Amino acid sequence: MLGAAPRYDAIVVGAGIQGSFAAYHLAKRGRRALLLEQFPLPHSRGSSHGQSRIIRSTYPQPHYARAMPECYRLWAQLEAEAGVQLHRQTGLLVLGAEGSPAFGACLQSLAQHGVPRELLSAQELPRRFPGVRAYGGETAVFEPTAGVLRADKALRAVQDLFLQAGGALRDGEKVVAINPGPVVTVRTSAGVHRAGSLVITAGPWTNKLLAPLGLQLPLQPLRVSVCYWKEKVPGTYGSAAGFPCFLSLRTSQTPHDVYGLPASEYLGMVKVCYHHGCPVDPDERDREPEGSALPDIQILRGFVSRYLPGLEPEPAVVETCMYTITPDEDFVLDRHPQFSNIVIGAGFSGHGFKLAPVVGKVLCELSLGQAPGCDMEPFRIQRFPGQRRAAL
Ligand SMILES: Cc1cc2nc3c(=O)[nH]c(=O)nc-3n(C[C@H](O)[C@H](O)[C@H](O)COP(=O)(O)OP(=O)(O)OC[C@H]3O[C@@H](n4cnc5c(N)ncnc54)[C@H](O)[C@@H]3O)c2cc1C
Ligand SMILES: O=C(O)[C@@H]1CCCCN1
Repeated sequence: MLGAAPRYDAIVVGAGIQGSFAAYHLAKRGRRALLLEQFPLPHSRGSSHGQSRIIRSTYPQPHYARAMPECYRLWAQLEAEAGVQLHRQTGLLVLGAEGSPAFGACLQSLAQHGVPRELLSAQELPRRFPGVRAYGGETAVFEPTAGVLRADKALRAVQDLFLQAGGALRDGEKVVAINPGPVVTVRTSAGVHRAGSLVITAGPWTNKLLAPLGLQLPLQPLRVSVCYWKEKVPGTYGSAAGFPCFLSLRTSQTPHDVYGLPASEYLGMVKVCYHHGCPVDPDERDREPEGSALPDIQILRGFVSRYLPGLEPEPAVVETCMYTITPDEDFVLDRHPQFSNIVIGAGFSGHGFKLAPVVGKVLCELSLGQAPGCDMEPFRIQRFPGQRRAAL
């Protein structure tokens, strides 16, 4: 088979939300694209499963805030193409200590990007949102245009539209070896595929695929608890009652942000989670972390009892998801330093879902040898000095 013409213009490894969007953009541009997924779809073993994700413009980092108008436009386009409602506007409440740098950066970004917003003092907050108490005297800003993405429906819609645009999707097919070159050869559990370029969007498994390609990135997979808390009075924390998404910025008692979404997945239960988790090997995700109690759940119990007095302070449902975090929590969107037709999209650090339409577009452009229209500096591999390994 040596020298055989590649059947595909591009192969995308990993059918989470990022790989699915990259494949969708490739197929929409008329490219022959193959999307490979190790597990039978749909699955709940990565980072893109579950019913809900927050979409917001409140972003202290300007490179994400700038991308949000295009994200909203592309999500709306996807909804129109798929004929499915994927976005529900609920608003987002951000709680932070007055004068704290993190809260100040959010306010500044909202003002700079002309995002509608409403400032609320600690006293005003419970009048406007009766379920929430500013226990530590925090102030709040409300972003009314933020909301919830229906994550599992969105993932399905992108994959369906990719197939309709002529793409090929093979699930239950794990990539086991990558042979770089002008034509990239990919060996899987079921066969061999060739393409002019390769996009690696393997979530927490990314470094496992990169190791034989002489590259290890500072990506830390984390096992994250997704907790649902029961309302004391049914209906008080639903979006019909005007309860929004919220994001409570880190404090000395909660060293990472706490966030929540109005009740929707389970009747009468609100999703409230800690924006952190335990380091994990993604293939060992279900092994119990060391130590008897999960510190994240302890922190959440305290938060719920202090800030959300209308919820039972014990999680009624706990599920699992994974983050892949980078040291600066910025994404990696770049070409392999040695093989320019291998493109990497990784390290979405627990905030990548809302940005996936633009991430997929950038990965598609990189794999076509084009320069993306946005500033790529925050996403470059070079920002991590000394991460490359001479394993080849
Ligand atoms: C609890 C939780 C809450 C979150 N909340 C938000 C939020 O509110 N808003 C937001 O914007 N984002 C949020 N995120 C982040 C967002 O969900 C992730 O950034 C996003 O899903 C990452 O997608 P991905 O495609 O990179 O990874 P994944 O979904 O993990 O996809 C990678 C895929 O690659 C496949 N794969 C790996 N190795 C191979 C191989 N060798 N061969 C074939 N396939 C392979 C995997 O099976 C997997 O399906 C949250 C994440 C979690 C876990
Ligand atoms: O991306 C988001 O909007 C949320 C913020 C809180 C942590 C989880 N991700």
